[in-house]
Amino acid sequence: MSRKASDNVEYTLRSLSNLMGEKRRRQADGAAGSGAAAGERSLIAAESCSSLNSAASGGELERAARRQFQQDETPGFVYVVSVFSALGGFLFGYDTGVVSGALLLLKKELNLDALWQELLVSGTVGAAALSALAGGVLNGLCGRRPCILLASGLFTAGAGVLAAARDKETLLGGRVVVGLGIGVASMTVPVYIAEVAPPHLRGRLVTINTLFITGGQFFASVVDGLFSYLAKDGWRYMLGLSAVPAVIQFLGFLFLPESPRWLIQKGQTQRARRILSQMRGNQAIDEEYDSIKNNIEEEEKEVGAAGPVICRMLTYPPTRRALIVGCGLQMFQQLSGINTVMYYSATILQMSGVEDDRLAIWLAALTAFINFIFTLVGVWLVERMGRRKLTLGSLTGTAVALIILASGFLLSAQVSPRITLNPPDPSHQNSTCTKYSYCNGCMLDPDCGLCYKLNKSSVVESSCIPVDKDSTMKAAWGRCSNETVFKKEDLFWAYNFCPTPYSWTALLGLILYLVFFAPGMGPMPWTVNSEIYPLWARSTGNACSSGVNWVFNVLVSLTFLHTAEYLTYYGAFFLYAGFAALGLVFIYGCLPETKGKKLEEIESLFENRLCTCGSAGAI
Ligand SMILES: O[C@H]1[C@H](O)[C@@H](O)[C@H](O)[C@@H](O)[C@H]1O
Repeated sequence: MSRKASDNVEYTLRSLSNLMGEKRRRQADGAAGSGAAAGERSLIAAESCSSLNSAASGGELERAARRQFQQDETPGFVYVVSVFSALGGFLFGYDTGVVSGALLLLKKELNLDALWQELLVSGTVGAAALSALAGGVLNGLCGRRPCILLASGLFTAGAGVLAAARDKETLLGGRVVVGLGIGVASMTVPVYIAEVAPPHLRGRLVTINTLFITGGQFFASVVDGLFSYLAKDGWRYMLGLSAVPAVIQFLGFLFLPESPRWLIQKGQTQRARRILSQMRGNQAIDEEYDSIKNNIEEEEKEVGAAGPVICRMLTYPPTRRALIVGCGLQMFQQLSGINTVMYYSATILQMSGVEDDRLAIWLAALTAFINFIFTLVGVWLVERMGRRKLTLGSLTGTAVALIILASGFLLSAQVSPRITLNPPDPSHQNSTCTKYSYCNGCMLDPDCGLCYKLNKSSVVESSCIPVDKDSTMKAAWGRCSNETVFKKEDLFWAYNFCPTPYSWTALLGLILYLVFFAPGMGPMPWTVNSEIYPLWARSTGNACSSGVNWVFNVLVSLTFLHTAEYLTYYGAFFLYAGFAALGLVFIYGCLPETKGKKLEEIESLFENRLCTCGSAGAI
């Protein structure tokens, strides 16, 4: 029998014996009171197993299993709870994505220089890194629900401040508040969903959170596109709109329950039982409840409860290994360059011949859409393929796509057109742009762009000119400085790229990158982290790994331009491909398969030496 089929039968048998046990238990409870019920329960379990054995001989087992499966429906409540929590993911995606479009308008209206633009982007990500770390302590002390309420409160407050801001300092304050919300949400939501979900749906439900992140990024790009037509105050709507989902989440969570696992840990067992049965509908909860409770007691005996959690995690080998795997996954997610690729998608698209700037904005929305749709593929695949195969397949494809993307830039650099015209600078400011003889040098200089004409498909009459300070879509002076004029005269302006016949290679690389990254490397680091730590270490483990994600997010985005200057664009993308290859080796060796396992069983996967745990997974 295949492993999958035997897993199914095992699950079916377990649920079947649960259901029979629960029914008889209820009868026994009614007849003999609760003291006798415990003894009765074990008798019944034995009885139901033997009746199952005899049923197995005929086709009865299958019929019974089918009947049981029909009744074993996961109650809609689990989905409602998961979707309300995943609004945190939506806000994470929306608030990190919307800022690029808002900045286009803001920098004109508030005269923002490069430093302030950088502050408004990185302020949020930096605040997210800090609050993800602090979120661990809050989660442990106050529970998941207050943390989600806090995050939605911060999102709402931040959106209000941003929409009403009158100066750049207030804007920065608003962006930091939003960042604090993002950090708390990014570490709490996956943990909360993993703790309420039944084992066979956990991967799928946690992955929905990443689907909401990429959905938020896509929605943000559409909002950016729409409000970019509203030059005055358009940014207020872009930044303020996130208050709507934030308020919905806040109101929803006033009525939604705390994680039953956290409640059991805090000794609030009655409440935990009630919530667990609400989440499991008609299924028996005794087995799950007992296993959570026993697990907590055993862990306390084994690891003790003294000293800071992070120290206990580092000195106890299984949690130390889990932490290395969790943080490694998050680090390699960011080192594969997802945010750079998304951010530079407009440039890559322009390289491939998209000349119109508005069109480029909408095509960037298309990029975000591909990221979103292929995350949906991940939601579909995660319980079929398992986390390990999905992550390995995804990262292999990502590495190959990065090589294609880099080759696109390399080919463009190698056949880089010659600069044939050197018009005198009317501003007499002697920019560096005039010193380049090939487009490649001009492209790598952030202050310059190429103005050219096309004769059939070859570049003619090309000049390297300083870029306009307000818009990278035109030159500071000369033939390409007035967009309507240069379009009428069949002139073209290339900023950040060189027009060559090989530009489509980069476009192909971009599309392949998203198709491979989005189903696996995008969501799996979040999903796996939500499941690999035992309860006592879960908040801290997720806080650390989310912190690593945000720190590497800032590092990669901040260093991209410098990396491109030193290594050129293709060098930067080859570097990311190298990181992706390293990530492959790490994941191949160290990531065990967690699919279908109860959260309480996962710790045992990390009992062997690190990087032998990968062999526990099936590949
Ligand atoms: O999992 C998410 C997702 O892949 C997003 O598209 C990306 O922007 C985030 O950095 C990442 O953590």
